[in-house]
Amino acid sequence: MPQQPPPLYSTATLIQSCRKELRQQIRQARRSLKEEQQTHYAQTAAKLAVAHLCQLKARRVAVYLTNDGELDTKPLIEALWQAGIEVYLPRLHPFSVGNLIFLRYDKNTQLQQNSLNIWEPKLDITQMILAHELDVVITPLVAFDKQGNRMGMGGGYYDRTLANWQTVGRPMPIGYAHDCQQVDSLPCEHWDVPLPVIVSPSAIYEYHARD
Ligand SMILES: Nc1nc2c(c(=O)[nH]1)N(C=O)[C@@H](CNc1ccc(C(=O)N[C@@H](CCC(=O)O)C(=O)O)cc1)CN2
Ligand SMILES: Nc1ncnc2c1ncn2[C@@H]1O[C@H](COP(=O)(O)OP(=O)(O)OP(=O)(O)O)[C@@H](O)[C@H]1O
Repeated sequence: MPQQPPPLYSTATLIQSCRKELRQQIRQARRSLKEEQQTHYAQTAAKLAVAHLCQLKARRVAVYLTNDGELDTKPLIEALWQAGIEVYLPRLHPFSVGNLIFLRYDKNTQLQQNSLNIWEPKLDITQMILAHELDVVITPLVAFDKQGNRMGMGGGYYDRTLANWQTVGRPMPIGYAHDCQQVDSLPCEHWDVPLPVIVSPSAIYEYHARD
């Protein structure tokens, strides 16, 4: 009997390249949105998100500063400030690679660009909050699917931040994304944290917890 040749690529390698390709396609799609569309979508999504956050009685909410065609969070931040809800922003951890810290964001906060070219607050320990003290983390994503699975930029930052949220009960992640970022089904890894809620400009999607 002739011996079968070994497979050229492992399943893990194929899934990785599939995730990489999908990331590139969706990032390109959201970057291609016109400025008027971005403005309109940001306002519509902000209204939906704030209504939902008020219903949840959220007092402390982490948001992100928009990058790479992401759904713009400016109107959301303005509306949270108006509603008297405390706003926090992520910052790359100063020495623990792959982790985020969260700092209070108000009109006096000084911002700077980090090594990934994303705006973040300057390090000021007096403004820091622990993740479990936040009620909600508005979570950026590259793609989401019909079960609430999320794929991010590939650094694992939010997966690490949210790893314990279900056992601790907080902070609740709420995905925030354009409708064009939705796909049928995502290849998932064991560390991926599914989202219970995703807000887009057209809808609030709620997903039920799975085992
Ligand atoms: N607005 C926003 N902030 C965020 C995230 C996000 O998705 N969106 N993150 C979510 O986790 C974290 C940052 N994660 C990231 C992971 C990888 C790359 C990245 O590979 N970027 C470039 C290269 C950057 C450079 O060196 O210039 C690339 O696209 O190739 C960017 C962000 C924390 N802050
Ligand atoms: N809870 C965790 N603890 C340790 N490593 C983790 C954890 N979650 C993810 N990682 C690591 O982070 C890397 C990137 O993961 P993945 O591609 O799923 O990131 P992502 O969800 O796209 O990124 P992000 O959360 O930053 O938006 C993987 O190699 C994975 O091993």
